[in-house]
Amino acid sequence: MPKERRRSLKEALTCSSCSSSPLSSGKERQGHCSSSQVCDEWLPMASARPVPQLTLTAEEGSGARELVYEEAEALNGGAPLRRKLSTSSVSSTGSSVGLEESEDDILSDNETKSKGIVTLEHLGDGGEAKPWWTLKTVVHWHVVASQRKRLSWVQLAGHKGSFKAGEEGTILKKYAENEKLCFERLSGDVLERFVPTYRGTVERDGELFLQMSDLLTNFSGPNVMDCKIGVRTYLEEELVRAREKPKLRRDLYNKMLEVDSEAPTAEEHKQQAVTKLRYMQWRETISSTSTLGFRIEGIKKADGTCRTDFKKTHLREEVTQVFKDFVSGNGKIISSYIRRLEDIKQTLKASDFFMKHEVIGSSMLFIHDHTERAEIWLIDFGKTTALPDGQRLDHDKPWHEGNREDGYLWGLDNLLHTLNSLPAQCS
Ligand SMILES: Nc1ncnc2c1ncn2[C@@H]1O[C@H](COP(=O)(O)OP(=O)(O)OP(=O)(O)O)[C@@H](O)[C@H]1O
Ligand SMILES: O=P(O)(O)O[C@@H]1[C@H](O)[C@H](O)[C@@H](OP(=O)(O)O)[C@H](OP(=O)(O)O)[C@H]1O
Repeated sequence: MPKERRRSLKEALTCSSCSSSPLSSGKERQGHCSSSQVCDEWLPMASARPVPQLTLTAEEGSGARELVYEEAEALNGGAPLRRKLSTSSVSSTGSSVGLEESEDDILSDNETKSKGIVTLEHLGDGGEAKPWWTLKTVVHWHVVASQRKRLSWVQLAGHKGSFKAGEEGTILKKYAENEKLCFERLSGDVLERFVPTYRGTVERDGELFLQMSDLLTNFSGPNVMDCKIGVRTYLEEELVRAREKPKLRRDLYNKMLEVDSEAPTAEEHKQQAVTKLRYMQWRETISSTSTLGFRIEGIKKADGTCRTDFKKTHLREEVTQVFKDFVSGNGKIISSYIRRLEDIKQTLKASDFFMKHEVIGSSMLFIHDHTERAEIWLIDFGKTTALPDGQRLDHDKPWHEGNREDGYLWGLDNLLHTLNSLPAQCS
């Protein structure tokens, strides 16, 4: 999501007076679990009760104190604690002020992308004043017994610190005007049943968030896959901006090098930086975005493994193999996903919202668990933009600058094709 769309209340209040280094990172991305590895932070979604043993890290210089579980519950408004919380979230929050200060400038090469299992900070409710340590501190607990359902959380894409724990069954995503408008417009649209339930905006600790349902809540040890849909990942307006005011970014050059040291041109090597547009277009061509109209961003499996190393997964056969592994060859889950995708496709075609929006950078979140429950949800509307009055999109026509086509339905058809090719292989 572009930074200018992420303006938080805090930023709105502070950015006019703050100063930033042109080399400071625009966003941090969170990575507990990189590439392909076992996420030992993932805890089974079994019914469980936290041990009354919580370490509370106090503000620097203030000394630490320990909280018992009941105290922590009390801080949680008496509600049962349900998430593991971590200091990493605090630092994420701390980074938010700098989010949009230097988006397209040359940035540092901080790792800022989320790569799997995250622990969400549970923020104060913004209402009554809380003791200093409730606002600044973080709680850790361990799950041992089986009385209370506890959910961990998975963030397979997006920016570090974008999400916080919300009320029971909800998450908070950093406020973005554009995404809020989309949720509002989706209200009453036929597509509404495929998107997280939107609960409005909330302010926490001076920051504004969108509150929405946590799609993982009703699953037990979910397998999760994020697929970014569409043939293009940047808005036409970004294209125009990049042409008019090209800006170089060192962090994207470094990300490029990590994947392929020969990808940058001689000129780019010399300046050790690339424009965001160049990076995004390159990403599209090395992944399956250009060829299939969707790409796999990340997968977290119930066995605790997560992978976000799909940048170069672009051949149909490679993508199919990843899907096959994701569903562990389970024909029933594949059939459920196919039915759900067909349903989504028919609904998209009937949707007024879909017809009138350029849908860029949006994902489908695939979720299933050992009960063979399988769902697909539409998420991330940060770059979904209303068309001028009277304009309509087909979503399956080739894109050329000006027509704003996004290839969403083409990507969906390719997804269906991929899933339909599985049962035979999986039998
Ligand atoms: N409502 C939800 N319920 C459960 N998980 C979610 C939900 N929304 C997002 N996620 C998780 O968070 C990840 C990132 O979400 P999203 O794409 O909305 O973030 P973002 O910061 O806008 O990403 P980007 O920067 O790529 O646009 C998803 O891959 C998914 O794992
Ligand atoms: O997946 P990658 O290779 O890590 O690349 C990122 C990805 O394309 C994001 O979609 C994009 O954010 P937006 O969708 O918000 O533009 C981000 O731009 P950013 O670095 O400006 O946040 C890129 O760095």
